[in-house]
Amino acid sequence: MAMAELLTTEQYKKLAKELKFPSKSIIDGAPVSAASGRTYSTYNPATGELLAQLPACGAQDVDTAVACARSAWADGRWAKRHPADRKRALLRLADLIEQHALDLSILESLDSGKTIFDCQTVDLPETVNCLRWHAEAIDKIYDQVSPPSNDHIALIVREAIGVVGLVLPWNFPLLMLAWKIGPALAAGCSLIVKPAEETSLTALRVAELALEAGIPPGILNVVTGSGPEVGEPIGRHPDIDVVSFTGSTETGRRFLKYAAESNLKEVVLEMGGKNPCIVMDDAEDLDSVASHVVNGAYWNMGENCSAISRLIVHADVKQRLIEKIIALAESWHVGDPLDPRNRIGPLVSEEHFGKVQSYLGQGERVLYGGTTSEGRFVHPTILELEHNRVRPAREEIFGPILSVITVDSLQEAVEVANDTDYGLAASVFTANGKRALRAARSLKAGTVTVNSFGEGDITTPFGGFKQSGFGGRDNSLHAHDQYTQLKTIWLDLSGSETGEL
Ligand SMILES: NC(=O)C1=CN([C@@H]2O[C@H](COP(=O)(O)OP(=O)(O)OC[C@H]3O[C@@H](n4cnc5c(N)ncnc54)[C@H](OP(=O)(O)O)[C@@H]3O)[C@@H](O)[C@H]2O)C=CC1
Ligand SMILES: CCCCCC/C=C/C(=O)O
Repeated sequence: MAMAELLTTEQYKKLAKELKFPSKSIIDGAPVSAASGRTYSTYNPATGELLAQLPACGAQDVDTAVACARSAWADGRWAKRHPADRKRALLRLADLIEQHALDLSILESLDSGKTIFDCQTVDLPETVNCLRWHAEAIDKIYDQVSPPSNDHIALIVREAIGVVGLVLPWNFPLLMLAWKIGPALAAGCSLIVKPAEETSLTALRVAELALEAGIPPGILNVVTGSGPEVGEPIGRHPDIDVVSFTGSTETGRRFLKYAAESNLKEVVLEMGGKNPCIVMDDAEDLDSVASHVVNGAYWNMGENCSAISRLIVHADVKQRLIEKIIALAESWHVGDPLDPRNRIGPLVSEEHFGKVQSYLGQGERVLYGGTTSEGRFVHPTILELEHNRVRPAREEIFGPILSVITVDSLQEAVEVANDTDYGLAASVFTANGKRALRAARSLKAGTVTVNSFGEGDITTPFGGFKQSGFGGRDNSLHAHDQYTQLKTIWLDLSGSETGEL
């Protein structure tokens, strides 16, 4: 997809004034209020300005959405459509999102505090790419045939699972929506989406575009409201077949409990990280290493489950590397997210700002930054830690704070890297190919990058080990496993003793 054309702040602000903000949930193809009539306010994290009042839905609204999704599933209005038809509709949705990319980027930036630069150059293009990729897969996935005996043949087929609950985080509202709805719609499921309360606007807009694209009513339902009031009823609903969740490990754990206490629905959890980046003394091109570290640590304000949060660096290169990181971080301007020169916007909420701030001023040596500015802005920060047992090394901060831990060998580096409850992503920089591969194989993480840091790609599975992940993967064809189940169909070929047909 071509690089989006960036405008001036004044142009973005003018367009923002003309935007129409969604104000209803979407159930069965129609805009609806909460059954209780209650609403909540959603604000622009950069200015505190009120953006919209949205329905504060609850269990009754979840019941309605599930009943609609179930009846849409039962009559086959989406699941039983010809695969080529489903593919066309999903491609059309991707096209419509692309046509509305500028408006959606502004809406996303206003709602979440993400910079317009990131929204236009990453979130929107990747959202479109993700939906197209899964749409294209619809008529290219084949089932299997197994040879259990000479007298039998068995078909191993994948069937769409049915009604799906998708509970989303606030850090990549559109992109995480796409990561979940792309494969779920491709599989033919009916969906109930619960966006994060703070960042629901773009999901609602996408649900409107889905109807325009020809995805039938009742297939993509979006129910707004809080975690306890909408998320929990989804988790506990007896007529939902699978929940796919992205968010904190603490909330992910709750979904396992909800499932255990209800219908044992399948649960897929994509949760936090405390991602190590190992840099050895023989790492080539420290300028490039520094650039990967800065991107990995500060992109999206560090509000990223796969952000680099622990730099585990060999003593012999530490000083030089830190100097280069600081020089690059200087160009990560902090401020108005609608200014396309800025790379760091505000944190998403007052509560989250408070959490991130709580890691500053706690006695760790500040090598860079450590400051905040009015309006929930945290400046790119580097903390030097004496060891891996202190709070900033153990807890997911989810802000632009990089912790540095010094080591003397690759062995020690891998031990420190693995000394965490999380296991989402890791990276290792060394010129020695064999050692790099050995380290990659020893690192307990769902994704390991060697001599680079990458967020992955639609073609590669994304998910974690240990308390970072459970039950499945987003992205790639493996994502379809979340929304399908395997069925074996045996065919009897016996009957001829002589071998005659
Ligand atoms: N892995 C990741 O990508 C993410 C990790 N995080 C981590 O989690 C921390 C806290 O962020 P937070 O927003 O609270 O993350 P949560 O995990 O609480 O939120 C993720 C989603 O779960 C919903 N939810 C919250 N509580 C419940 C519940 N009791 N039952 C069912 N659903 C629920 C939320 O709803 P709502 O917010 O509307 O109440 C939201 O839609 C962050 O600081 C960060 O460390 C956060 C976001 C993404
Ligand atoms: C272009 C890829 C962006 C990947 C962002 C992944 C973040 C996931 C999360 O925080 O859950």
